[in-house]
Amino acid sequence: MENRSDTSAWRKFIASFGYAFEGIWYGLRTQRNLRIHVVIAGIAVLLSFLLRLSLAEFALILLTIALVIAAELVNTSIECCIDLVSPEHHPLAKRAKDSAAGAVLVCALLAVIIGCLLFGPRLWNLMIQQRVF
Ligand SMILES: Nc1ncnc2c1ncn2[C@@H]1O[C@H](COP(=O)(O)OP(=O)(O)OP(=O)(O)O)[C@@H](O)[C@H]1O
Repeated sequence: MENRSDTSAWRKFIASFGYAFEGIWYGLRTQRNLRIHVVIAGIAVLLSFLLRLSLAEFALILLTIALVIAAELVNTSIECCIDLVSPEHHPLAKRAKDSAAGAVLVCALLAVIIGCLLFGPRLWNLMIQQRVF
């Protein structure tokens, strides 16, 4: 009896990963901004290798990428909830959607600042070495 409930708990645990991936896939299919974030994240990871960022710096880049993508997914979730409970125009629905969008913007701005701080000086040195200027 105990074994059967253990198996069912495992099944639920594994299924929850499936639902989470479904959520990410829905976001990628429907949210243009999320696709843009993913492309920029790919470029940031590539640049991290090319510019030989330290392990701690690379960890910061990964943390920032996760933060922006998670914020975008939460924003998508809030948009879906609002569309469900308030398909009609409502000032509170507007507040909820605008605040969620604001949260994404804050995370994205932080990502830009961290990107500039970590990649900026290295790209600048590289351009000076290559006599771009
Ligand atoms: N039910 C609503 N009531 C009031 N204002 C709304 C409502 N739905 C959307 N809005 C306003 O319109 C803006 C855009 O809403 P929308 O649902 O198109 O989100 P979006 O940010 O364009 O999302 P997506 O990335 O999916 O296109 C919201 O930020 C909000 O200001």
